[in-house]
Amino acid sequence: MTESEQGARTTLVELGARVRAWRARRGMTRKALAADSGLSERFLADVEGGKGNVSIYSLEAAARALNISILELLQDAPRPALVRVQGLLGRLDDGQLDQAYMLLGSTFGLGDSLGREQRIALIGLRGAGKTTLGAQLAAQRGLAFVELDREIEREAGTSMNEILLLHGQAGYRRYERRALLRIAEDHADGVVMTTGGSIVSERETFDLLQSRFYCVWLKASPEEHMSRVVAQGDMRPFHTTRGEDGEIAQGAMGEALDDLRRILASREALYARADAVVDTAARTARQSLKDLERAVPAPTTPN
Ligand SMILES: Nc1ncnc2c1ncn2[C@@H]1O[C@H](COP(=O)(O)OP(=O)(O)OP(=O)(O)O)[C@@H](O)[C@H]1O
Ligand SMILES: O=C(O)C1=C[C@@H](O)[C@@H](O)[C@H](O)C1
Ligand SMILES: [Mg+2]
Repeated sequence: MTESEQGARTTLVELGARVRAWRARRGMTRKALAADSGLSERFLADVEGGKGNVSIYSLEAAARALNISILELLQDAPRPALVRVQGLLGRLDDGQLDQAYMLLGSTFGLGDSLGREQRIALIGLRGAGKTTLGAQLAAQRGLAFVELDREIEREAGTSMNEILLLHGQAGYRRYERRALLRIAEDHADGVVMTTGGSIVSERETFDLLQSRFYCVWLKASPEEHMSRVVAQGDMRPFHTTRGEDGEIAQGAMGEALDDLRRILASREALYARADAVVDTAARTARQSLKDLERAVPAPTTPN
């Protein structure tokens, strides 16, 4: 007998024992189980004796008649409490599952929230200084520095504009989710990551971000955000009217600033859910780097 044949034989014997045990627990005769499952008594006797192959269909029929899941028939020792928790988790949507995973992980000291304090994510509106300060913090700590938007593009194999064009917001969020999970996994020992300004607006994504990363909100005054963005020459996502020459039209700057204020106001409560806040207003980049160092958990010393 080959090793895999031997393994299958053991599985069938164990399965038979489990069917018998569950039947006894339920107080069902073999005849009753046959009637309820539509399987023959003879077949059930073979199953319980660990003989013959069992199809998924008949396993499902037996499990259903015993009022348990097929998994419980296959699991080593049925753990009623585990099955109860699985039943509860099965009723949650994906975002709630991420939350439950995080809660269970942090409550019992398990899971992916481990090492979270060494994975730093910078959040905030454009011009906050995420790239400038993030790269410097990473260099100081000898950690990798990644920009989530670039990682999303890598995940999708195309540019941000194309992702939105081809896959829409929902597709973009899917790639973002994958990128977040990959970065957290690839940098279990620590990383500094920047994020796009709108990441906080999608609850499931923000929950996922917070479950794996220590989030710092970099903020500035609306005027400073605006002047830093203007200096970089790219006004997204703030509304600006451009003239035929492509230049920002007269008076459009006020319009863009109003837009920025609206966006900031609508996100402020969300950004404030971060683990720490660093206000870069009226500070030099050098001063803000020091503020950021103080705001994040101390680096862990390697063993
Ligand atoms: N206190 C400060 N902290 C950080 N950056 C500052 C500060 N004061 C001025 N700056 C300047 O503001 C700009 C911030 O731009 P940066 O690209 O780092 O922002 P960002 O948050 O990454 O924006 P985006 O969302 O567009 O990627 C830089 O040119 C930086 O030199
Ligand atoms: O704050 C925002 O809504 C955005 C910020 C940029 O980083 C880009 O991600 C995009 O232009 C949207
Ligand atoms: Mg940036």
